[in-house]
Amino acid sequence: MFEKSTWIRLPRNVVVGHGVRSSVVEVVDDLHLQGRPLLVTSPTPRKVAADPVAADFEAAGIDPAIVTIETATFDSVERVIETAEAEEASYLVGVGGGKAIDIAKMASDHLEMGFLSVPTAASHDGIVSNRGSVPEGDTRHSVAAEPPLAVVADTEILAEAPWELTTAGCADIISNYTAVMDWRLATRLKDVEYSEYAAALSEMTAEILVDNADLIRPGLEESAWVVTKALMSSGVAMSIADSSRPASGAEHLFSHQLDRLEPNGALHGHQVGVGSIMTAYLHGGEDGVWQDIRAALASIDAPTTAAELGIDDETVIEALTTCHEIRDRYTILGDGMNERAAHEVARKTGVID
Ligand SMILES: NC(=O)C1=CN([C@@H]2O[C@H](COP(=O)(O)OP(=O)(O)OC[C@H]3O[C@@H](n4cnc5c(N)ncnc54)[C@H](O)[C@@H]3O)[C@@H](O)[C@H]2O)C=CC1
Ligand SMILES: O=C(CO)COP(=O)(O)O
Ligand SMILES: [Zn+2]
Repeated sequence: MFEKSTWIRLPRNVVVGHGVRSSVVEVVDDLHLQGRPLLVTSPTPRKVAADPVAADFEAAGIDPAIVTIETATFDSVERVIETAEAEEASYLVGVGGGKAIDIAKMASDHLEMGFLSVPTAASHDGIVSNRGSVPEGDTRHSVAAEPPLAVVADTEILAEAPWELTTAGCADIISNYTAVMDWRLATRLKDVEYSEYAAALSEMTAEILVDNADLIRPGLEESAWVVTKALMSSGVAMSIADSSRPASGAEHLFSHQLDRLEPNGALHGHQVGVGSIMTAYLHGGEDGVWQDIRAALASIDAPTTAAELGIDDETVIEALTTCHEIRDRYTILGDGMNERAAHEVARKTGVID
């Protein structure tokens, strides 16, 4: 008897393009959302987008509340929940980078309220996903959460954001290559649940981005367009799989461990990109695709070495040798690398000297 079933939760409206920030109110109307919005943002994104979105709401006769969070913590999620209750908000609008959007996502999950995702940086593929990642204790990786009802991604705002945020988004996408390799390996060795559609979408997204790498240049709004569309489709792959597997393998374990060892390290996307160079080497050895991954990262100005990440060599080795422990996710790291092997892969791939 066939007893399989699936429930894929995706945004109903995805609006991307020049000046679409001013469409947030129209999108809210299209979703038949009533009552008061609570805008969840952080200091710079507030100036860049949340204050203008609030002004758009006011012009439409809707009185928005706004909360500015400084850190990506569960205290911030708690503050958003309390503000939503105190201000009698009916839905949330997350405006900012990955952390502000993840906090809005986690709070909306708790409040059982819808939320809109309004990214101000093309820096991560959580813009659309049904995953939220807020550090809790030793945990850094994402957990299941509410997907956005809608995404409004204004390429004018995204193109004006610091260039390194866009290159971080590209690297988060390029890392899909190794995430899918790890997923396939885990399926073969551990029989983990696998979706061929989600894996194919994730790989195709990385391929399209790499094929269009020459369009990805600072100050070009078209770059924001190409990268944002890739981030969306990578997020959709995670929602189809109902797991971050299509976009997160050992390279993400490495980055999550760096976040624990070096909380003021580099951007998420940049760390996973460097991780991906090394885990591609572990998958394919000398003749594998690690050099292609490194070349793709270098071509869009993303870091390819520990020095470029601003992280010392010892921390890279510690992260490589311990990160398999941080989550129950089988990857090419298996039951862990020893220190000599970690030095070998980091040196052979040029990540450390
Ligand atoms: N939920 C999910 O599925 C996923 C979640 N993530 C999470 O997202 C986070 C990474 O996101 P990021 O955006 O890299 O970090 P972030 O949210 O800390 O943003 C990085 C910095 O960029 C600033 N910023 C944002 N927009 C700006 C603009 N337009 N102009 C000037 N500055 C701007 C922010 O204020 C912040 O200081 C990590 O916590 C990661 O785990 C990443 C991928 C997927
Ligand atoms: O960053 C992500 C995908 O790019 C989410 O992955 P994690 O589940 O490892 O946090
Ligand atoms: Zn990521």
